[in-house]
Amino acid sequence: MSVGFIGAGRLAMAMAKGFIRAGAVPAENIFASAPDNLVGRAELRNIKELGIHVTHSNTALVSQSDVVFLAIKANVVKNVLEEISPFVTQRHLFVTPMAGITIKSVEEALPAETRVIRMMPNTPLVVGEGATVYARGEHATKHDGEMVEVLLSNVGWCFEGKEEYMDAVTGLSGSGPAYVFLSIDALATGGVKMGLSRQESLRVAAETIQAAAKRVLETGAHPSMLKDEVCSNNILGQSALSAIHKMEAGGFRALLMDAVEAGEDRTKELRRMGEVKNHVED
Ligand SMILES: NC(=O)C1=CN([C@@H]2O[C@H](COP(=O)(O)OP(=O)(O)OC[C@H]3O[C@@H](n4cnc5c(N)ncnc54)[C@H](OP(=O)(O)O)[C@@H]3O)[C@@H](O)[C@H]2O)C=CC1
Ligand SMILES: O=C(O)[C@@H]1CCC=N1
Repeated sequence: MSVGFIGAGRLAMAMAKGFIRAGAVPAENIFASAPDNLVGRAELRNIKELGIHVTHSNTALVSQSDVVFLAIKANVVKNVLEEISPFVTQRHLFVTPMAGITIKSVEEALPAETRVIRMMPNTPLVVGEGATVYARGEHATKHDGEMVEVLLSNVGWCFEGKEEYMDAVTGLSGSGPAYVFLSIDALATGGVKMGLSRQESLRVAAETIQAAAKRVLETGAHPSMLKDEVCSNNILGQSALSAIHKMEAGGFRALLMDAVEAGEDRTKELRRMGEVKNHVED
C-alpha cells in the first residue's frame, strides 16, 4: 500500500515519522507533496531525511498513492481538490484530518462515489501514542474503515465515531496535546519557583501527567475517585486538597471545559473558510 500526504506540514510529517517508526508503512511507500516554496527550506531537508518521496506536484502524488491524506489547511482545500479531481480513480481512498472540513464537502469536490474518511488524530502519534477518531463517508466501505483503524492503531488508539462529534473531538483531542504541554510547562515552572532545577522539574511534571493518564486508562475508574486517593482526608495531611482548593477557586476545570468549547467553535469557523477558494483571513 502506498500512502500519500498532500501537504508536508506538521501533521503529515508527524504521521509519516510515526508510521515509519512503528514499521506500519516503509519509507519508500510514503509520498508527500510540498509546495515549490519549500525548496531550500530546512523543512524540506528534514522531510527528505525521512527517506520518503517528495514531489512538488499534488497530481503526481495522487497518481502514486493508494491512500491520500489531505494534510492541508482549510483555506486551500477547495483549490487543491479542484486540481486533483481529474486524477482520482476508484483505486483511491481519501482520508481528511482537516479541522472542520466535512466528508460531504470533500465528496462533492471529487468524482462521484469517491471513498472518503474523515479523521481527527493528534501529533503525539509521532511517538506511537495518541487518539484518533474517524468517521466513514457514504462510499467508504467497512473494509476501508478497518484499514484506517489498523494503520492508525500502530501509532496510538483509534476508533470509529460519528462525524457529528468530529468538531468536538478537534477541540478535545486534536488540540488537546497543546493544553497538556501548557500544563506540563506550568507545573514544571511551579517546581522551579520552589527551587527544583528546570530539567528535574520538567521530567517530574511530564512523568506525573503520563502516570496519571495511565492510571485512568488501566483502572477505568472515574478520575474524581482517583483524585480522592491522592487527597488525604486527614487534617494532618491535605497538601493536595489545599492545592485543589486553589485550582477550583481559579476556575481550573471550567477553564478546560471552555477550552474544548472554544476549540470546537473555531473548528466550525474553519468549515466556512473551506467553502471559499484560497481563503485568506483578515
Ligand atoms: N497540527 C496538528 O496538531 C493537527 C492538525 N490537523 C489538521 O491537519 C491539517 C494540516 O495541519 P498542520 O500540519 O498543522 O499544518 P501545516 O501548516 O504545518 O501544514 C500544511 C502544509 O500544507 C502545505 N500547503 C499549502 N498549500 C498547499 C497546496 N496547495 N498543496 C500542497 N500543500 C500545500 C503548507 O505549505 P506552506 O507552509 O509552504 O504553505 C504546509 O506545509 C489542518 O487541516 C489541521 O486542521 C489535525 C489534527 C492535529
Ligand atoms: O489548530 C489547528 O488548526 C489544528 C486542529 C487540531 C490541532 N491543530
